[in-house]
Amino acid sequence: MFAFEQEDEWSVYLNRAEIIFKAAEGRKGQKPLFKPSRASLIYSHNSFSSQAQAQAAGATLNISSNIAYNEHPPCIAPFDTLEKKYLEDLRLELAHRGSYVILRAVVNPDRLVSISTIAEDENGEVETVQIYNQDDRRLPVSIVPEGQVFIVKEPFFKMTFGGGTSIRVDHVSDIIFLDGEDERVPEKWRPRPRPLARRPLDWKEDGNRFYGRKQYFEAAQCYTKGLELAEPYSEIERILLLNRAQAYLELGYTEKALADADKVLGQDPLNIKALYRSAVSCYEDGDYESAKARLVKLLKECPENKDAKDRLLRTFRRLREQRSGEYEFAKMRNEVKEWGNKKGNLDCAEYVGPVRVGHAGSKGRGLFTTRDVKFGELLLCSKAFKVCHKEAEGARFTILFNLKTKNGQSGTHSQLVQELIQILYHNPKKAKRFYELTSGDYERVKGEMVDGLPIVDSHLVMRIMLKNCFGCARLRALDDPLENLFKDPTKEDKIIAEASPTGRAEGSGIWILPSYMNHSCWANSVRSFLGDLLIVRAARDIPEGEEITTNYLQSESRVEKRQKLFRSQWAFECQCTLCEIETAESDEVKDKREELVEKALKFKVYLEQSLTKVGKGIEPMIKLVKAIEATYSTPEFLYPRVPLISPTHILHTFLVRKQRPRDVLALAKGALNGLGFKIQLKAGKLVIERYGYLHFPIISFFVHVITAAAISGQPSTAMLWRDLTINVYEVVAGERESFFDVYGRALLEAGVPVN
Ligand SMILES: C[S@@+](CC[C@H](N)C(=O)[O-])C[C@H]1O[C@@H](n2cnc3c(N)ncnc32)[C@H](O)[C@@H]1O
Repeated sequence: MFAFEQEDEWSVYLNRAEIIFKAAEGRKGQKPLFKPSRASLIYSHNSFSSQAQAQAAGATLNISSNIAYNEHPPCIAPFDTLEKKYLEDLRLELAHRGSYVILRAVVNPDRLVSISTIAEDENGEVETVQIYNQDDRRLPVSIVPEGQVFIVKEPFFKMTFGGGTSIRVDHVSDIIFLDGEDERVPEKWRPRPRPLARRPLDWKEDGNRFYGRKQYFEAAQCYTKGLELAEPYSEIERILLLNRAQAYLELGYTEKALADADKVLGQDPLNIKALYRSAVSCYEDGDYESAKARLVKLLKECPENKDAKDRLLRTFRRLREQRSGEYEFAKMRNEVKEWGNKKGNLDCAEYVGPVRVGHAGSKGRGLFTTRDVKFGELLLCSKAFKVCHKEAEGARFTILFNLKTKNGQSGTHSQLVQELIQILYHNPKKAKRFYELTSGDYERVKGEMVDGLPIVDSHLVMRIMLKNCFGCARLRALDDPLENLFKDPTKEDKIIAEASPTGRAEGSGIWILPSYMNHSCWANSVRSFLGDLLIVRAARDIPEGEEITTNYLQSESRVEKRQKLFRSQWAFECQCTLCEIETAESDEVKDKREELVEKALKFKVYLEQSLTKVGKGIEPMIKLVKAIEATYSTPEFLYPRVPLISPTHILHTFLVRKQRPRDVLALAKGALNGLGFKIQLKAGKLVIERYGYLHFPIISFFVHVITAAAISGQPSTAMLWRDLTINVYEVVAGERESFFDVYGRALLEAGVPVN
């Protein structure tokens, strides 16, 4: 990983990386020309450690070198079948199939994206080792302290960005950390004097000490050691299993926790702690029926157990959410607000509405409705398989760049890959749902387990992540577009916009069922986020059996640009109505439109400056918007005028600020028509007769109509639009409860009641 402060460092970095990777390709299979001495390697490791820490602390943005430039699959061969090699046998840019090296760390490690250390082999040769994708919650020194012996299976030896060499361990299943007692540790590295023999009880006490200090990995490791020595079916075995189950729960290893608790229940079916811990494991995995059964059993034995009663109550609520899709959104939203910059997950269930996965022809699988669905209906409320919010403390915000495809992804993606790998490694049953997601043309290795442990292919995880992840914010509805319009992009924003297909800096996550939705530029559903929930609602009436689509990009740019991104990022060509009609338009029309839109967007600066003066620049802006409209020859209900969204938004915001409500009223209604909406007054209510193009910024068009009607003395019109807007808001924000939170101030100022 490389951190940078200046924008131009970005291209310098990429050019340099490209040169180095090309040079490395040319040296494939060769021995390194130069090997630094042990002393100089250790010296530069130690000085880099302090530099890296300083740099990481001061950096605004990081480029992750988790670059898929050389994908080598993980080792699937059992350890017994591998042949021992030494450092001098390694050749550049190769994964040494059928071999392993055994090494000992000679320094304490440091960490940027990977954990980096210097290790020696039995001949005293030394090499840098970069260990990727270990759990971020652990201190590197607790994973590979000086003196730690470890095996790297099928080591991948490579040139580094700095021009040196290193063994790069991408796959967690390729590294085995050995303790001193392991018979694979060479005799000369065995601890002397030998440690005193220990009893299971000693390990239990050590484990409890670690647990008390919240060092759950270390605690679980101690309990495991104790269990290796404990008599089967003994009391100490039971205690160690129960303690380890609790440590696993803290770590999120729910499957392992359940296995330990169930083992105790196998010997002692009414063990209270085992029943409770197994129920919590089931609850955390969303298996609320099993959680309920276990808690009911527990409460029969122990009716006054408060924890069990509370948990059972929560379980009933989850079961209701799961069945009905009824959530306490206002409460949940407040909870998310209170997270501040802490990590968090909402305590709620997943709702799967009237949807199913089915075949979508050449698009692969897709999501379909199982019955007729009305505008605004909740289709899905999906819990994240894993999400990394950029708002959370410790978020690693990077640009992930693939030098082969020249694709960039800005956000928390590299952190997401690393955290996914840990989940997959420790929860193999849960992992199955993730592995069912598409990975494009990536060739998967055969085999799920080796030496009793799951095989996790980091490159596969990266590919699945890139194809299926959603960019997200914790509370989209807080980003009031009216408020944010005149904020200048920061330097970071500009770099991100240049490097990333969406042009946005975002958190990212994986949601399993929503991943089956295919793209349409004019989608029939809208997705939104609340904490770790992804909410999908119908953006129009959808008949039974129709495919549910989502807009991957929500881009206002022209068809050729969108298609380029679809090809490079997701390997498809979009054939939606919008793309078809726009492709058929002449280049001349599209060039003209693009030019006018660019002009209008630049006008923002001028308008902003003239805000303090008497509303000058406004007439030319109105003319520009009209000129963009005039480039269309197809009716708006066939072809919504998406490139008009931002210019219109700017114009309206300006008009609102200039107190020209009548203009806004007429223009905003016209803009909604331009996006394909047909809104009619029927029996004293406004109804949407035709659904147009819908996503979050469009809400401000509706809000402009409300405020403009109120300011120009039409309170009943304002109220009608207010009620309609709340319904539309629910679709784009996922819930209606926050509407007044976001727009209340603007409405009150215009004199619109907000209850
Ligand atoms: C997130 S997945 C969607 C589910 C996927 N169809 C599957 O079978 O698992 C994204 C992939 O779906 C396909 N896809 C999505 N939208 C498409 C579209 N409009 N046309 C063709 N293929 C599409 C592309 O292969 C893309 O890489």
